[in-house]
Amino acid sequence: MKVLVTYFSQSGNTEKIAKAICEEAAKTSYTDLKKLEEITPDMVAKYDCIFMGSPLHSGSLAAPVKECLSVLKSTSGQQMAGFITHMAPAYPEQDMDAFEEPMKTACREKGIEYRGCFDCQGFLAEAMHEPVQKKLGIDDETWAGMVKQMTGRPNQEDVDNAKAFVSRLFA
Ligand SMILES: Cc1cc2nc3c(=O)[nH]c(=O)nc-3n(C[C@H](O)[C@H](O)[C@H](O)COP(=O)(O)O)c2cc1C
Repeated sequence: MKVLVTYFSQSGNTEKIAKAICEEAAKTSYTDLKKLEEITPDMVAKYDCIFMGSPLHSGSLAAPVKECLSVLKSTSGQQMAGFITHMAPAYPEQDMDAFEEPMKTACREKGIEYRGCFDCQGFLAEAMHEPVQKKLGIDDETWAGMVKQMTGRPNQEDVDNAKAFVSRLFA
């Protein structure tokens, strides 16, 4: 089986999870790790399983990831799983379902089997703290608690959980 782990990442969180997924998948399969900017639909069509990674941007997959999903080729027998990082500690399942929808839709339309999605928290880039705190109207004390809570994420536990997600898929 040929596996592709591809991701969009601006501040390294999704990339960290991508590397963990790649490391785990490589134990059993030929695995390539590529930034989203490096891939083309023709390249993606050559893999049996694709892990597609995205940060959450304004309650949705990042725009370049959605764009990439929309141009994927129909490839029989292919599988896809997602991975998402987000600053919020945890989202209810219902919200996660909505975030995954572009991946599910692309898979439905292109005949790809969708295998589910891993998600974990990722530290919001420092430069975004002030605008996000202001936009969400969060007081300083609550915001300080949120920053403390997301500091260091994704952490080793997140990395281990991402690897466990892969080994479950390949079991
Ligand atoms: C423009 C922008 C919008 C974001 N919107 C959300 C959001 O709606 N919900 C959330 O939990 N995190 C949001 N975040 C935080 C990122 O999803 C989170 O920090 C992620 O781990 C960043 O991944 P990266 O380092 O791979 O880019 C946003 C970050 C940016 C830059």
